[in-house]
Amino acid sequence: MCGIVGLFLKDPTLEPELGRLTAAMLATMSDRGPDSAGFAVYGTGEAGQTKLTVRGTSPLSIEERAAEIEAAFPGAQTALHDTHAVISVPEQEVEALIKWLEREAPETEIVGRGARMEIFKEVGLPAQVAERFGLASMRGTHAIGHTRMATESAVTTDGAHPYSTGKDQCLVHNGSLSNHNNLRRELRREGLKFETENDTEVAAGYLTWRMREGLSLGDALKVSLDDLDGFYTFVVGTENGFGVLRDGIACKPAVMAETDRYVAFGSEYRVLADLPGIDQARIWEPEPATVYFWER
Ligand SMILES: NC(=O)CC[C@H](N)C(=O)O
Repeated sequence: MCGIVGLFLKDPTLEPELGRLTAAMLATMSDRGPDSAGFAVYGTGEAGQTKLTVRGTSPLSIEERAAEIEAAFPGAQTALHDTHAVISVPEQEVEALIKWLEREAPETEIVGRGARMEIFKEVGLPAQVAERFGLASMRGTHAIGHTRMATESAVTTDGAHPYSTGKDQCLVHNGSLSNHNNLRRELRREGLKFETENDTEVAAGYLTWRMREGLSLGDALKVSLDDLDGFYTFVVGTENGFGVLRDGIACKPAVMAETDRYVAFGSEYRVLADLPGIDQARIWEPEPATVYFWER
């Protein structure tokens, strides 16, 4: 199981609606993934600023950390969302902030980093997770969401998707990988760090590593077809793009819709049923072993 939803807007007039539409899509996928849920939203960015999404252990602890960060980094602005804080800092201060978090706030986890991407994830029913973070009122150009029914690792917040694969990049996964233990060992030798026993975290690390070696995201996804064993539908986000890849057998359900206003992805058709103008959309099942990518 596991449910994936994705919405990539072409029409800027829909941007204020992004969170509301995504929250409804995510709630529709509750029965495919009642364990935990998460989403990445690509909202506004400011030139020269980087956003870190930092997860704390409770709303109170992250609020205290946010106040300390604002005191230690006068250029930082923080926005609190339940257990997460989005911290926007001038690019030249990012590395110092990361070191500060490692040293002063070891209980925190950086779940995402980029100019526009914010990532939120927690254990719980998808509608409750969306509500806690205030997804319905978020605006942006695209969003990717996931509802998890754990197969490969415990039901923890670290095991929830999306996983970040690099700046402004994230991955969600429906399926299970059979060679993730070997791959994790190899990637650790290449210097990558993993927090969980989760297979999707390994897929994210694999893509990060391939891109570090110089491949584009599209090419990294293509070669993943040779290196990742098992079943998977991946949906990936980048600062300006949105991609989909299914393994060569493609037994996990997936459906896509495209109109002049958006491209949408759902693990099942019912995710798409309430989108505006869906009756006029081109609807299709993505082909196996084929990389789909949209950019704006
Ligand atoms: N049911 C799924 O698709 C699970 C995805 C992934 N294997 C996980 O455990 O997180």
